[in-house]
Amino acid sequence: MKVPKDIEARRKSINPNKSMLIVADAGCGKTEQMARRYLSLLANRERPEGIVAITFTKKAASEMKERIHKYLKMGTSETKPSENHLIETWELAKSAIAADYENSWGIINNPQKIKIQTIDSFCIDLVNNNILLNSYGCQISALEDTDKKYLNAAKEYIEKCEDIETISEFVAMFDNNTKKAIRKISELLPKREQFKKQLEDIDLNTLQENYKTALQYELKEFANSLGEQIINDIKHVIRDIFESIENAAKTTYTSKEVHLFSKYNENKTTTNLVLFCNIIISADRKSFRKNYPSKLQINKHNASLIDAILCETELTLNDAIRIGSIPLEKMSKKTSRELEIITKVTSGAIKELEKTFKESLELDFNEITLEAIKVVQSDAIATSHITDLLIDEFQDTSASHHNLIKSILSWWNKDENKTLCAVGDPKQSLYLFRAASLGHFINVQQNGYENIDIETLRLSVNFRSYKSVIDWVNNVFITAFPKNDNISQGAVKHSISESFNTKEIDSVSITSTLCEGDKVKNNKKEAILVADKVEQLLKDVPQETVSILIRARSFVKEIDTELKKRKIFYSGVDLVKLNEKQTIIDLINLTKFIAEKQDLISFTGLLRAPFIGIRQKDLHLIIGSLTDMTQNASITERICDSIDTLEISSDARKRLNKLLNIVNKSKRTYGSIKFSYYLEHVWHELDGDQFAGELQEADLRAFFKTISTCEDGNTISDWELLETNLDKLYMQPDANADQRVQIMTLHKSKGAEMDNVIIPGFHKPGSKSDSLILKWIDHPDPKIDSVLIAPNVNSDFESYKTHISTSNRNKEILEMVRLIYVGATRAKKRLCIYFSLTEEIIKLMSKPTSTSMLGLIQNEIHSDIKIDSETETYLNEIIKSNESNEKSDVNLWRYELNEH
Ligand SMILES: Nc1ncnc2c1ncn2[C@@H]1O[C@H](COP(=O)(O)OP(=O)(O)OP(=O)(O)O)[C@@H](O)[C@H]1O
Repeated sequence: MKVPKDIEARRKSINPNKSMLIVADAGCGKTEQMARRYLSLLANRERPEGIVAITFTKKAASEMKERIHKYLKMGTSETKPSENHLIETWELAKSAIAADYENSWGIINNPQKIKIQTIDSFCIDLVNNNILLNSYGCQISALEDTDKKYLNAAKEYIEKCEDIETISEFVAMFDNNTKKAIRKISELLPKREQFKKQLEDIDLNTLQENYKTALQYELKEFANSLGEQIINDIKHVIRDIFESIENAAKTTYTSKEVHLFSKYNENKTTTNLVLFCNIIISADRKSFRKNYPSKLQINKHNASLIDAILCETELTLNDAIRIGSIPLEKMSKKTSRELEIITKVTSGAIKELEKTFKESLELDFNEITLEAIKVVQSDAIATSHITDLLIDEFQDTSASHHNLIKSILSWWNKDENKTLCAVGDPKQSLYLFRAASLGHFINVQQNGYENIDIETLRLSVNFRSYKSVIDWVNNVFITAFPKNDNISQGAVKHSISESFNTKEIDSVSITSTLCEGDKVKNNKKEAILVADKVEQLLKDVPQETVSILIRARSFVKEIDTELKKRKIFYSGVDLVKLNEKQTIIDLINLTKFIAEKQDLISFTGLLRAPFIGIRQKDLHLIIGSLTDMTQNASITERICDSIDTLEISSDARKRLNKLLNIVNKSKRTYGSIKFSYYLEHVWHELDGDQFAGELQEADLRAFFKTISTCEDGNTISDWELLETNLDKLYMQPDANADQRVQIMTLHKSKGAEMDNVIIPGFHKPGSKSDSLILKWIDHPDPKIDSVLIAPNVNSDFESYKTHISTSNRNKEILEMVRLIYVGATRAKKRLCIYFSLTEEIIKLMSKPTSTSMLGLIQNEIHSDIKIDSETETYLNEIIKSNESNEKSDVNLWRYELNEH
């Protein structure tokens, strides 16, 4: 029997008496290993309820539950399973079943004894099972409509706050648009746990001190990675530049340069590091490490010293930008004031929100987690029932979750037979937007926990993919991932996986195509190639699954059209936005009309809707008559006034009168109840539901529910909010789809596996960071108990904001590389990557956008790229014309493309 090379670690990982952190690469069977450990614990514990397994999604929890249930059933049989790897699982299950009989648990018929739950439901249980310890003295429940609650809290605070000066200054930041100001504050509320601690008793001096400590920490971490010799060399380079600036006429340098280098201090290593990074990034960014501005007078000696430092440290451009952006001075008065105002208002809104939680006893999950931490910390009794904790997807735990786990462990002592087993793959951490903190994971990996002995085990044998896929992944990610782990940046290096499956086929293909014109965003040609590939795979290997993994949903449209042309009906979740569907567009137009939003364009759209059906000629006459009339009256009033005199067809008049009658009648009946009822009633009366097309009942329910979140009396309270909320809705999946073919986002593909994976749109730039009015960085190291925070309300260049943005952007870029890793490692057999180039990009010889997947791993994959004949011809032409012009500065990667 073939045994995986990491068998020793696998055996250790089921030891019921030891705590461990299992760091396992993709496809190494984490779920299987967790299930085995669970069985092993069952066989050795007195109560199954003491073993608590925590996952991050409901889907993962139910899959794990199902798997354990299946194995326990398998354990009741005396027949050995036929698959080799299940024999050990079967043996463990048999021991668990023996313990079950012995203790009369009846676990197979009482699956509720198997405690596998999401972290959120684990927290609810902690709060609700300890009402004497929680702040509410009773049971609480999870809030469903969180957005509405956030908005109401922000609104309530801003409208009722007695500190008029602060509020007016705050609203003035948004051009006195109160609705916008309210929305901006409400956007911060779901993330409050990440910075709330910093807002308590905000005092700018303390804040400055916190900044200093945190930035010094970051710089020291960087300095420690360099070594003394390099630090010395850096000092010399900086001193020379400083002296040349000192001695030169002041007009030679910009005031920014003079100002920056005036900070030089022989004894301040950290300051000099910041200056050094500024020199590096002052070089032309496209040719990083070359072409320093001549006025900096970097002599040959210093230039080669810099080169040597860069080679030795392997400092990346992104690191240099981040370190170079660390502010060396205090926050400006203007920024401090903005920060003070925003933090005051945010604190007020948070208090208001907490008040509503108390009144309604409905809490959002942030609050539930914080409450669970309080409960756990207040008394050992709250968690004394837990003998063993198993935590899946440990790389996605947030700072609060880590705090919760630490609080539980704080009651444990080393002599007790209690265990923790956390399993995760740091290379698959994808939840920055949900505050996942990879830094905390690395911290546990490096420093463990105080109260328990925890061993780190590594699983490296991949059972999922063919050897050829794994070899490709190893080759690419060994350099695409950072060289070293870094706690504050949440950076992890690659770890080499070994393949269990020795099959090698031509597994990986990377195909580029040339776009027509400049439409790189929606390249039809690429969609055709993708659909052709799917069709071919379905024909060649009909028993295999094919998944198209997309980074953004905006790419689905073209692929969807091409697949449907080939009669391939795929399954997919959360792909097509509801507000792009004509039925919903018509419904939005109807909403605007009956809420009397004076919007002629949407009224025109409404008249064209199939349930109204006014023809083009009549439409012109109707709309023409409206544009001529006074703007003071509403569209309804204007139409009512003019309808009899309009020279439209009798059919159009009949249809228009029907609309007006139904709207007026329904308003009398339903307008006083709820706008969403009124709207729905009008739509039904107009027979709108007869034209719902491909929409399902659930899609329509989602639409009307969203309307109800933004209604106020018989109108809509905030149109912008309605637009934002509607934009979050997706169509329900097609129930009759071919289950072999799927389209899903790369994020959603986590945890899944498919025979063939196609990743299109590799050239597409990543999404922009959000526009929250505060920016912050959380430091995972407990020694730095602070959060850096800065205002983000205007487009000014501001050093603190810039540093935080740069730092966060760096984390996002690291996560984007991890996203590619996740996508690539889903493939069992084949991985097909597609990207597009425009003629314009080739002509300008520009590099692919650095936030595109292509830009992120371009160096690693260029030798695998196949270009189509059209691109090849085009490239050759460009290169020829460049050679004849003797302008041979063609981007290197294109030459290599051509050579291939
Ligand atoms: N011990 C084992 N021997 C053979 N095959 C295994 C073993 N454990 C798991 N597998 C198989 O390997 C594949 C990958 O397993 P699984 O999905 O649990 O990995 P994973 O570590 O959770 O992957 P990822 O992190 O990429 O989602 C599955 O098809 C599973 O059935």
